[in-house]
This record gives sequence, structure tokens and C-alpha cells, in this order.
Amino acid sequence: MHSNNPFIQIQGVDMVYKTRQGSFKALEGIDLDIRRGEFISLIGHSGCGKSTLLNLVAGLLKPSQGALLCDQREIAGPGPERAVVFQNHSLLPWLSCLDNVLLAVETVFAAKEARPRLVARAQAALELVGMAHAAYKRPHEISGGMKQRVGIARALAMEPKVLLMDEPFGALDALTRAHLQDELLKIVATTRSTVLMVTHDVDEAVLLSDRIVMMSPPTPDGRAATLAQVLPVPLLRPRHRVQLAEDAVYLHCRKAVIDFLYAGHAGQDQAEPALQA
Ligand SMILES: Nc1ncnc2c1ncn2[C@@H]1O[C@H](COP(=O)(O)OP(=O)(O)OP(=O)(O)O)[C@@H](O)[C@H]1O
Repeated sequence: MHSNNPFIQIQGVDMVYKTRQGSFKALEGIDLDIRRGEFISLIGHSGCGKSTLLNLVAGLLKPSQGALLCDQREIAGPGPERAVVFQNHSLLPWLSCLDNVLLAVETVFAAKEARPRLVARAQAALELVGMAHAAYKRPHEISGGMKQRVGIARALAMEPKVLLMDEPFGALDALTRAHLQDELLKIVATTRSTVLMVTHDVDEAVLLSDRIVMMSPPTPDGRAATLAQVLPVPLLRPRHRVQLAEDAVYLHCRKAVIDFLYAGHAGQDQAEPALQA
């Protein structure tokens, strides 16, 4: 059941990095509530703090101000209920795909379950992403898209309450990317995970998200990045990319994000088009 209580709460968060040149405020005054089972995308130009915010929710960073809560508890560090998928899969090259997933399964379930059950969990996760056939292959023996799927399987196998994804499909070709987006839609419909995903891809954000959080970049006069706008995506699920291509709501959302990115909220990196329109 999806409850309306916020599952992740980000309250008045500032993030200041200490650098050799002094302090750098990357985020300021971030407030965001995420409901259980909600799919949220973070979008914005390079350097506007998307990864920083994701890493704060992951517990990999501590906020300089404010608080982050997951399921009413303060996020004090990384935890198995919040699994992270990075842009480059980060699989261990000397282990098979199955063993890579198993390693993650063990960290969560080894204390209370016997090995056959753990292996079954790892196999089920590989199946979920269509990679059961590669269970005994090592990462160098499979394609980039396949590695990324195994990375997602590894995260899902931990049965996390929250899936945190930092440009999970950023390094993939367009076709593989579209395929994995479709799979992710199905997987999330099954697992009902709460997802926070960083992306640069407008269509990906609209296709997958319940809400798109648009972040404004830091300003040249030293103002930190902040959340500028939150766009609801009121499209019914299941969603099908081909049908959506001409859907008025889809096109409206897509245009709203593109307008945001190009009108007034462009970062100092305008030469780097963040869009994959
Ligand atoms: N460890 C760090 N130390 C100092 N500054 C940092 C650190 N990590 C990030 N920053 C700075 O904080 C700002 C936000 O970085 P972040 O990686 O969160 O942005 P982003 O929106 O994810 O960018 P991109 O889309 O390019 O990945 C940037 O100006 C970056 O240079």
C-alpha cells in the first residue's frame, strides 16, 4: 500500500564542502518530502547538486545543516534499506554476476537465512532484470548494458525500501537505455520501491517519474543551488513509451522541463547541453 505519509524527508538541508580554496556551499535550504512508492527524478544542469543530494539520502554525506529522515528515522549513514546504483555498475571483476549479487544479498540476509536461500535470492534478482543466463559469467564477459542490469539486480536483491540511482543509464547507448527504462518501469511496478534518480535525460525523467524535481544551479554571485520547481507527472501507469510519444500530458511535462532547463535556469555550463531530446 502506498501511504501518503512522507517516507523520505529532507528538511532545510545545506551542504557545504570544505575545499583547499575554502568552503563551497553546494546546496542551500533543500526541503523535499518523498512518499512511499514514489518515483522522483532530479534534473538540472551540471553542478547543481543532484549527486550531492542523492549522496545525502544515501548517507554517504552528512548535511552541514538540516536533517534527512527515512521512515521517520534520521539518516546517519549508509544502510541496506537504501541501495545505490551508480552510473558505472561497480561490479567486482573477479566475481561472477551471481556472486556479485550474492555478496550484496549476504550483507543483508546472511544472519538469518541459509546459503541456498541466499543463492535463490540472487538468482531471482538476476531473473528480474533478465540476466539469469549470465549468472556464471564475469563482468568482462558481458556488455555494458548487461553489467548495468546486474548492478540493478544487486541493488534490488537487497530488497531496499529505497532505490537511489545516479544516472544509472547514462553510459549506455540509446536503444539499451530505452530497453532498461522499460524494464525499470516494470520492476518498480512489481517491487513498489521508492526511487530517487538523478538524470540528464528529459524523456527518461517524464517517462519514469511521479514528480520531477528541477534544481537551479549556483549563481555566479555565490548563491548555492536549490530546488527551483517540482513538476508532477500525472500520467497513468503502466506507461508505454510509444503511446506516450503523442500524449498531450507527456508533451506538456516534457516541454515544462525543457523550458526550465533553457529559460533562466541554465548553469554556467550552457555549452554542455544537458538534454537528450
Ligand atoms: N567532494 C567535493 N568537494 C568539493 N566540492 C564538491 C565535491 N563534490 C561536489 N562538489 C561541488 O558541488 C557542486 C555540486 O556537485 P554535484 O556532483 O552534486 O552536481 P551534479 O548536479 O550531480 O553535477 P553533474 O550533473 O555534473 O553530475 C559542484 O559545484 C561540485 O563541483
